[in-house]
Amino acid sequence: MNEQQRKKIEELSLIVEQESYIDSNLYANYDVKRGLRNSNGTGVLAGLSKVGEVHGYYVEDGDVMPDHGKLYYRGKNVYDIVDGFQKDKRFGFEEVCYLLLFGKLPTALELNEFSDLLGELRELEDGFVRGMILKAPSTDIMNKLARSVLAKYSYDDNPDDTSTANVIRQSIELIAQFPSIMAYGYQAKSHYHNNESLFLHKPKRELSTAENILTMMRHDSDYSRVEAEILDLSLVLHAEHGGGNNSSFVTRVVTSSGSDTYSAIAAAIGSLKGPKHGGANMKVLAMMNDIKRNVKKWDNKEEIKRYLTKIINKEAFDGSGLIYGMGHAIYTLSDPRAVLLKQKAIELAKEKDKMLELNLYLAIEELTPQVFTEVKGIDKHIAANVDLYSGFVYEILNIPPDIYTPLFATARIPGWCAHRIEELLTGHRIIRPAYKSVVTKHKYRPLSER
Ligand SMILES: CC(=O)SCCNC(=O)CCNC(=O)[C@H](O)C(C)(C)COP(=O)(O)OP(=O)(O)OC[C@H]1O[C@@H](n2cnc3c(N)ncnc32)[C@H](O)[C@@H]1OP(=O)(O)O
Ligand SMILES: O=C([O-])CC(=O)C(=O)O
Repeated sequence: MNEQQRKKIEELSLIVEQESYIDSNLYANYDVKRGLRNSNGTGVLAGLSKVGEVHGYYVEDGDVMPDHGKLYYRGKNVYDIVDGFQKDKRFGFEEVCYLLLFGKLPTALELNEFSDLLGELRELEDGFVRGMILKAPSTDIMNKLARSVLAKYSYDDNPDDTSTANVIRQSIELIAQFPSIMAYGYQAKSHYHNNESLFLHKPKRELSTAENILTMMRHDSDYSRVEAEILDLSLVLHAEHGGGNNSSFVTRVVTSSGSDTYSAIAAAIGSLKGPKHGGANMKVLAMMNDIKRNVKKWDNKEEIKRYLTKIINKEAFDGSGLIYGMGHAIYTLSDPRAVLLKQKAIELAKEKDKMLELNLYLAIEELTPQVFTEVKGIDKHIAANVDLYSGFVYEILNIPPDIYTPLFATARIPGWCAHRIEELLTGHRIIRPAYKSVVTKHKYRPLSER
């Protein structure tokens, strides 16, 4: 685009902004549930689900009472699920995929068969890597994931069939292949955009999802059992979050129109990329780097507080006013996933001598609620969410920041697919809320009279 075209676009965008103005008082006048939230901040009830449950507060006489967060997959507390596979010293992600898709915990035989099936399906179709991944490398791996998912439509000889058997088949294939798509998308970016050597390691049937990711991401394919276990834990914790989170709801919205699996999952990936949703884990890293540059004494809480105040006042970092990794639409006192990841972060920081850095994260978690209340003057509970500590953990595992959000997407595929299937089997209505028109009506004027 040349300078003249750029100027024209600027002029046009001013027109768009002027014409898009809507007085914010009108939202209250028409009782609009902005963001699909009720006036007390709780979500508008949009559906019923047996997939996941997120608990963050109680409602008493219409008032929201804060509580510690709890997360359930198919009615099972995530803490118990984690405890179960950790006690057995086995990986948990495959078990969680089974649980989310089929609604019950697998027996040992069922789990073995399911893990074997994932192993058999991991390799991408002939020509997919060359034709779809390497051909148009993207600087953004989420964009690559979305495009690859859409491209899978062309490799499926029955893409539009929404029968349960067909959608389950597509779901299992996506779960199995996502680690490869992510790893190859990353390798293509490193090679074509960062001028590094190109490594394309094949997935290994006998390995778990977490092990496959590490083996395909690393040039030497080397990883330790502890590293794979930590990554597996993170995958488990990101796998599902109820029907109302932005990307699962998007999955349900697209599904409700009768569209195909690839279109629904590509839309969900687009949603997850947003910095207020899954993209927050990459934003946390950028924000932490900014804080580390601008706060001289990382152990000086007053100095940290001053900088956080600047961020919330939109005077520092990205100007959004957000402290990423903090706050949640449902959780108030704590996010159970952040609690577990924080534990891991503390263990790793001690082991790898990174306590100074970890203490900065801990200070941000402690100070943000105070700063938030001081600046905003509103009584809203704001705690660390899943994205605050995940990046810190990945950094210690030497996982490149480019795939922080793609890892989230890889983990969330089973959750999205379970919601898609549930929507297909139980929704039976196209999701179609209402928008009140607030534009003044004018007669159409012929071009010659304008
Ligand atoms: C996997 C996940 O999706 S977890 C969430 C990841 N996202 C982040 O970490 C980004 C930072 N956090 C946020 O943006 C928010 O907390 C959200 C989007 C996660 C949830 O927001 P909600 O609880 O719905 O809060 P809501 O949007 O009603 O915000 C109320 C006010 O608090 C502010 N607020 C909420 N969280 C934060 C935060 N972390 N930092 C600064 N201000 C915040 C909002 O900007 C808003 O201010 P305003 O009224 O002046 O516009
Ligand atoms: O529930 C939400 O709004 C966002 C979230 O934490 C998730 O999807 O994991």
